[in-house]
Amino acid sequence: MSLSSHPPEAGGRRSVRVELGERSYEILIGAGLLQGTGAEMARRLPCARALVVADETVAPLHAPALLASLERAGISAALHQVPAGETTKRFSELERLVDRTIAERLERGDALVALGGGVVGDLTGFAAGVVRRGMHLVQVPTSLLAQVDSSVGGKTGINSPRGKNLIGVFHQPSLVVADTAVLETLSEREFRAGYAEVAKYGLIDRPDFFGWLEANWRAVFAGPGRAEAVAVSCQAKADVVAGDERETGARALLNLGHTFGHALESAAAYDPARLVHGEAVSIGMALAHRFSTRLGLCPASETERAVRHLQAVGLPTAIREIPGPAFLADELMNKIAQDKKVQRGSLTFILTRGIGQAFVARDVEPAAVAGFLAEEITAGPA
Ligand SMILES: NC(=O)c1ccc[n+]([C@@H]2O[C@H](COP(=O)([O-])OP(=O)(O)OC[C@H]3O[C@@H](n4cnc5c(N)ncnc54)[C@H](O)[C@@H]3O)[C@@H](O)[C@H]2O)c1
Ligand SMILES: O=C(O)C(=O)C[C@@H](O)[C@H](O)[C@H](O)COP(=O)(O)O
Ligand SMILES: [Zn+2]
Repeated sequence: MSLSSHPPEAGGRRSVRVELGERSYEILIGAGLLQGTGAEMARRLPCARALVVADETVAPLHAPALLASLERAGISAALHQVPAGETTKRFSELERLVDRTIAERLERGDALVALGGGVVGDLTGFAAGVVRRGMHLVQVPTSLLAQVDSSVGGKTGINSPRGKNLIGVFHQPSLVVADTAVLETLSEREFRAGYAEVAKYGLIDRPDFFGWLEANWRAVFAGPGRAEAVAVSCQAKADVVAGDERETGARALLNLGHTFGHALESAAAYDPARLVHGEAVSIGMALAHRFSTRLGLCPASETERAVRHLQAVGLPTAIREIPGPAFLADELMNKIAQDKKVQRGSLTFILTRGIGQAFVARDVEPAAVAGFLAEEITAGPA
């Protein structure tokens, strides 16, 4: 079951390097790595002290092992806890974390350590990017989504009531430690949501990976295929980020499904009872495929194949599957107008010509998007 160019080293660990000149870093992937995080940090960073950030769910499960590992490595560490959930990506939590970091007298050479999913990673990364104009950041991702996507690439930030991720900075981590064993405590729903970002890499430009996922997704969910899926995903993201760190071009491809997805998340007020990020991305990717087919860009059979796989793993693929009040096309269009890919007021979408053939489409006609959304809301597949 091997597809990655990063087979396990002795001890079962894999590593992927993000090539960014003097800001290059390693992503370490494997079961049981949490306990060695302190030693890996001590080997690479000058830091004497660290502040570990975790949400209220992850902290009791995994912070003790991480704190013990830091202590063994001679790094003095404290724990900062935040509420779980997307609404933690807000100014008041950023302020609380920044204040704690300064109060603990962490120096520029010390580290903030994000132990958690993408919410903790994005919030902690933002704080690390701005306190003392940039401190070390170590990502210890604990959700599938964070291991394959958010811990890598240096996008950090919080949400605005007007839209998702509208406030933030690019700040690369110094190290990423993805312990696949910690995924054992993740809920099935969150694992599945994270899988949407795994499938995304296949849909963007890795058709072989998509085929592998179609054949092996059960092994990814059950365990034996996990490290392979994480390694291929991290390599896919590392390649894109190395080529376009600040999204002036090709990095926008990583936004497949996100223009629609972010609008849905924001319009749903980030209510996890309605949808979480990975589910929004799954619906967004299905919409991007159907919209591409409607525009005559993508054969219907390719769209059907993409949607069929997302449905096979149990992910939602239509707006009407989101519980709660109906969405309004106008409200979604207002959110889409705030998307960070908008240039001179024109909409940019990631569209596709087929599996693994996504492309950046500029100047997409707003009326075409609005009409498509109105149909998806009222008459789209349930
Ligand atoms: N910066 C980026 O490049 C990037 C990429 C993708 C997504 N994101 C962001 O990431 C966020 C979504 O991340 P997420 O899906 O990890 O959400 P999350 O951080 O909210 O984690 C999901 C849930 O799983 C719990 N959890 C995490 N790890 C666990 C574990 N090992 N055991 C038990 N529970 C665990 C958390 O407490 C939370 O309740 C969104 O805000 C999204 O915008 C950022
Ligand atoms: O790393 C990227 O670039 C991505 O687009 C990855 C996405 O999965 C992620 O959700 C990201 O936060 C979205 O970026 P945004 O710039 O649209 O906020
Ligand atoms: Zn995403």
